[in-house]
Amino acid sequence: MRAGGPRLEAEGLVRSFGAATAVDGVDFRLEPGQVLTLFGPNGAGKTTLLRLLSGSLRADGGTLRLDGAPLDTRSPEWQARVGVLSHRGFLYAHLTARENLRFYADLYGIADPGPRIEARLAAVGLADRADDRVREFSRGMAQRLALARTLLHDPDVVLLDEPWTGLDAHAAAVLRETLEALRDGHRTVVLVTHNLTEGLELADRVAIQVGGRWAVDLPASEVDPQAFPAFYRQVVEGGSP
Ligand SMILES: Nc1ncnc2c1ncn2[C@@H]1O[C@H](COP(=O)(O)OP(=O)(O)OP(=O)(O)O)[C@@H](O)[C@H]1O
Repeated sequence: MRAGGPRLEAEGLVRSFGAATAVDGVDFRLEPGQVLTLFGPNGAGKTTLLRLLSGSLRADGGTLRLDGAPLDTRSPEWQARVGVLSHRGFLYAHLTARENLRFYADLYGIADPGPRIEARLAAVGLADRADDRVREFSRGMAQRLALARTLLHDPDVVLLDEPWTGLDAHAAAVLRETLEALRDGHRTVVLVTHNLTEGLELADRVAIQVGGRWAVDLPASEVDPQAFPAFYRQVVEGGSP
């Protein structure tokens, strides 16, 4: 892994579904090792933007660059570097927790994955459920396993879409510790969340997407946490920040 993590840049990203433009000309520059938290109302196009970054969706226009070079999000090199936690989970219901991680370890070509799998299961508090099938899991347990899967191959770009979904207080605390551990300066992270407090605390940069566009893009150091909920509401309701 390169010291400092990758620099990720977007210019004029656009993606429409029929007549609706979900992502409408997004530009950003995410410095190596930064955590960007992206807020925005339902339907603002945040998930669509993450999907453009992860490669699960193609942009209609615009460019992405990784460390200054054009980024092909479909390339195996990118897929090996990016970890994605999304609503979909990407888990196999008929496999056990351990078998799921084993499957992904094989997919990523991880040598001798056993110890890493056990460590990830323990880190998300699923060591004692490792042999249970995912179809028997609660939503929160599946979310924990999805987090373990996301980080299994030690990605240096991490994309997280509403990672708190379905988590109880203990699991939320585990998630927070996990996300804090990702702030090691070697990873570049995009976190999409509706959780203003947690999202702000973890961020180096803060953006607010409204109607497919970035209405706000600020260093987190310039955001007053006390004033942020009112500021956010004003931005979303269309007032000038
Ligand atoms: N696969 C799709 N087909 C058609 N329309 C889509 C598709 N994915 C997203 N959209 C539309 O694009 C817009 C943005 O959706 P998106 O899921 O990106 O928003 P979001 O900001 O992540 O919302 P939320 O906070 O509710 O998760 C919405 O109008 C949605 O209906």
